[in-house]
Amino acid sequence: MAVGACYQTIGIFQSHSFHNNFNHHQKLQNNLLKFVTKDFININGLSSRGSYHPGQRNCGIIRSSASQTSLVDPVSSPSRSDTGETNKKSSEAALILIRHGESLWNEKNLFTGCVDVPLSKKGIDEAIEAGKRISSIPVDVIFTSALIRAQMTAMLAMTQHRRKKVPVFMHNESEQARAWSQVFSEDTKKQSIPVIASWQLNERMYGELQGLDKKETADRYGKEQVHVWRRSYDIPPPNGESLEMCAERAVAYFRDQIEPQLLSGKNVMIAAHGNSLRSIIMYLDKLTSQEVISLELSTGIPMLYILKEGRFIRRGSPAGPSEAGVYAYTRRLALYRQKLDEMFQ
Ligand SMILES: O=C(O)[C@H](O)COP(=O)(O)O
Repeated sequence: MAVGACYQTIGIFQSHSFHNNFNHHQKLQNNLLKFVTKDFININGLSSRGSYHPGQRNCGIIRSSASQTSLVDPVSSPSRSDTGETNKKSSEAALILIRHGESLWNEKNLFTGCVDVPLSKKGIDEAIEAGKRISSIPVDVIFTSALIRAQMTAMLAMTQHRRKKVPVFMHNESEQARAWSQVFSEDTKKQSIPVIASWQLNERMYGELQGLDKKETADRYGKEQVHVWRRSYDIPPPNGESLEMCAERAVAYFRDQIEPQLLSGKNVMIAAHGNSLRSIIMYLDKLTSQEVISLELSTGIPMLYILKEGRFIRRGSPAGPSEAGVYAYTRRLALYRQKLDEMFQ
């Protein structure tokens, strides 16, 4: 997938808001301490269209697997302790979205959907590169789909994380699985990141197109028809899911299981798929069913949102692991990075 093909949300954001901010913050690059003392760095220039307010909605209850394993990371809460806010509920959390790296069927240009195909060599490299970009952003809990390409991406990305916590898959499929995968050391739990895999984040089910060559399908049924199957909002491919149907389960899962984590101050990474993430971005950015048609996500490019004071603010894609602008996004991210520098230099 070409980065350049990205639609307005990702395209404009990366090329406009992010880079404008980056240029601004580049001037501050040599003086991190100076800008970390500010409460929030230059977010006023951002489009408010890219934010979402969860408001008074009932967000549902997180399932026991996530809440039972909730971990307090002393490194991820520096601003609270530094400002004496230890007892206050955190009002800020990072949300990283990442589409899996290139899969072996992306490489062959085959419709994949819910077929469980691993990453290609290029996809492995993309996942590692993505991990470098987010290596100084706090991650307290990881959500992935049930498909190996998203799980590989999340795991490979986390090998690059500077905090060096170990991602640990939660197994709640049965009482026995839960019991047999228990960890009995609090210290070890603190050095772990719970990983929750769920089918609701899977790629849209592509029906009878799964396994077909995309170009050959376009030659056979016509480019327009295939474009409708791939990008219309509410028209499903033969016996498959439309984006609307995919959104029904992916967004419901986000609202019920992921948003409560963010609202409680946990920093979340979601590794998923082109269409499950398109539907979540549609929800976060309040896109219309017309606007979402032109939303394209590249493989292996992480995107950062900040949930602050109940609003999701789209911050774009960290361009590199030492990107000053990334840490200038908020005082808390800057402090987190500073703590990592102190701990792991
Ligand atoms: O399932 C697939 O084939 C891809 O992951 C997404 O395909 P699309 O770009 O055709 O939606």
